[in-house]
Amino acid sequence: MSPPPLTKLWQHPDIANTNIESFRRLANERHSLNLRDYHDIWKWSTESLNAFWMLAWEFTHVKASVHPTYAIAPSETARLTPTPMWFPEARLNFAQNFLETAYIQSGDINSTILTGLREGEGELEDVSLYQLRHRVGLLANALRRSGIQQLDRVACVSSNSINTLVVFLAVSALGATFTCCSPEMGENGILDRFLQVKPKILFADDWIVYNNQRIPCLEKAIRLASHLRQQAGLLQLVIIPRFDDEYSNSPTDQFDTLEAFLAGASKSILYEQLKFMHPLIIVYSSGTTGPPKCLVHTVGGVLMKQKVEQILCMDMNPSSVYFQYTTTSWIMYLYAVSGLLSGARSILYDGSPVKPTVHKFLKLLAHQRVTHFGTSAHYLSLLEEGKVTNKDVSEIDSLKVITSTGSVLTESQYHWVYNTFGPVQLSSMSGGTDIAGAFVGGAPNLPVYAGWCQARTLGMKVQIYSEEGEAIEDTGKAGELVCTAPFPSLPISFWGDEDNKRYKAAYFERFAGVWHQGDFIQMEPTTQGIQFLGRSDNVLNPSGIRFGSAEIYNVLSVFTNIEDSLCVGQRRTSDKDEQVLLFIKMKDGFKCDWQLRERIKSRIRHDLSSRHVPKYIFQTPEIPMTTNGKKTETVVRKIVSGQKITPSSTIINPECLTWYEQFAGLNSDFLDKLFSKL
Ligand SMILES: CC(=O)CC(=O)SCCNC(=O)CCNC(=O)[C@H](O)C(C)(C)COP(=O)(O)OP(=O)(O)OC[C@H]1O[C@@H](n2cnc3c(N)ncnc32)[C@H](O)[C@@H]1OP(=O)(O)O
Repeated sequence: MSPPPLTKLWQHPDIANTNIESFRRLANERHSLNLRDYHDIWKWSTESLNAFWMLAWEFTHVKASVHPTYAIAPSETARLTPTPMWFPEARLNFAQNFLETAYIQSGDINSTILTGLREGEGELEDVSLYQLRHRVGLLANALRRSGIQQLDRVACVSSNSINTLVVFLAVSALGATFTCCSPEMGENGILDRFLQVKPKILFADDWIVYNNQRIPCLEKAIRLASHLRQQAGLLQLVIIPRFDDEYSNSPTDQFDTLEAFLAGASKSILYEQLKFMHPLIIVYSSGTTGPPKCLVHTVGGVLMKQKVEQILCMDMNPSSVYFQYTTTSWIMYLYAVSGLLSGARSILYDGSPVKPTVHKFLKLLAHQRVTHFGTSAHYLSLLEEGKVTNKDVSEIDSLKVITSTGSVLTESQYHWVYNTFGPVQLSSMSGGTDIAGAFVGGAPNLPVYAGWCQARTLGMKVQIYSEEGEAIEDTGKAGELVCTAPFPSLPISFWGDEDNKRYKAAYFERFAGVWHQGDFIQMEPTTQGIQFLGRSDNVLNPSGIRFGSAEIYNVLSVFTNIEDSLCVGQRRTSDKDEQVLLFIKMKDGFKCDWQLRERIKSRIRHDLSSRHVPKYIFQTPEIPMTTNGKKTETVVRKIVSGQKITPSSTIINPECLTWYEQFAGLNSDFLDKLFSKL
């Protein structure tokens, strides 16, 4: 059968004037090459690693006190683990690149480079580069006064606000390591992360603003700090006030306010000059076993990855206005703040993007003259369900690029976006926390075809492997997303992971020495576009929020009547999104009734977050197990998603799998009925 025809939806109206075309011409000139199009640049970028990354360094104006003469030694280009040494000679600072590149690019220290917005309130504050530098300088000096040094960890439980960015930049100016959880995350979820990395100072918001509500979180911050003081050597809690409130607790007893913490500090900034691979940030990812993994990303890795993506893949420049919707827990946070690296104005938004109404939120985009809007497939589907039409977005006439991530953007959504928003570059991108960026995303000098991500990202040697580890991308067949060459934003390690055992097991065991992402994809042989078909591992991903079942099992351990449980994602065919099903096996003589289900849900909401609550909880007679005592999530995930499977001989109780078949391909209404019977 021949493949369905491709529908071309967009092509850049002025390719010659894009950043990527300037880069192509420079590469040809500098290296006597004949790169003709995106595919040639991509091939060169993944085969001539040293030449590509050196040119990217120059083209994106990296600020450094010591510039490198090479990016990677020839002997290091063939391995991904242990992480190869990138730009070993360079000395630089992350905050300095943020605060000075914007100036180099725009030439105006007084123009606005950051805008803070909050749900329901519109514009809160505009900040110029001059003001941002002062705020970062003050905080960096206050941190230094509190004893913070290189490699100390400083944590935030705070929203996507200008204050959070100021903490991030101040910490990185000192060469300390930043880490952050979004404030809606439950206490236990935050402690599972921060108890591992042992921050010396904790900054926390006192209020959350979400869904038309103000939710207090000062008491939560105080409790978190108390645990961290006792168990992880925390020295100080600093509260970031979100409103002009009086505090009922006395600041001196339990916390400092940001104002008190800053009092008397100097504004001048000293940027520590650091190695490229100096730790910058710790981000988290959870799996099917063990505590959350603490991925350590580097100063230079994050910087180069974001610069290449924002300047070359998204064609951003000082006239751009970038608005990436995100929380501070997602890796998209790095994108949201990195607009400054191209001299663009970044908009930091705090709250729900569907409140007070979808239409009011869209008006913000128009009012702010946004040129680059980063969102998710789930959000775009909410707009579609909300019957948003091209009339509703006609005022957003500055828009040039929409990026979508989190989950699969369906072919019909591509059509909907073009019918509604008109001619924009629609980049469906995918990568992750693991690599501080994208494997697959946008290419301004390639067309957009319905249902297909445009291209593999520059510098990322993405291939598709069959079960047997054979490269099959040119055949059009589906297989595992792997990356077979090193890139600068490889994490250096998991924090506290001796001998890198967990790190290696997470990415390099499935295919020896090759990065295995856990996504099932296929490539269109003529356009080299990529389609994501779903997760190939058991990471849960409802509405684009990724987390691991281990976090759910951990919460359930307090319920003494539960013998065991199994948590899997069920893929819906209707919108290619997934819903989380939790199967509970009760101890003899106990039943999983309504009350218990509600208690489980509320405990998960409290310990982790509302976003972790499974859609359905069912009592199961038996959980399939392997001979070495592991629950077989993969098999059940496939069965409930309607796939036919042949149980492997390692499952000790394969007969119990038939019970799970009743959930296959059932729509929500049917599940609701079934659910009410159980
Ligand atoms: C390159 C890469 O590959 C990188 C990545 O993918 S990074 C991951 C990117 N992920 C995404 O972009 C996720 C996309 N999804 C979304 O942004 C959101 O689902 C959405 C904004 C589209 C819709 O949000 P929503 O309407 O709040 O729904 P949802 O997210 O399902 O929230 C679930 C619950 O959490 C609550 N919640 C969410 N955020 C909250 C917050 N900040 N404070 C308090 N409560 C919150 C909601 O109120 C809701 O609670 P109830 O169930 O009690 O009503």
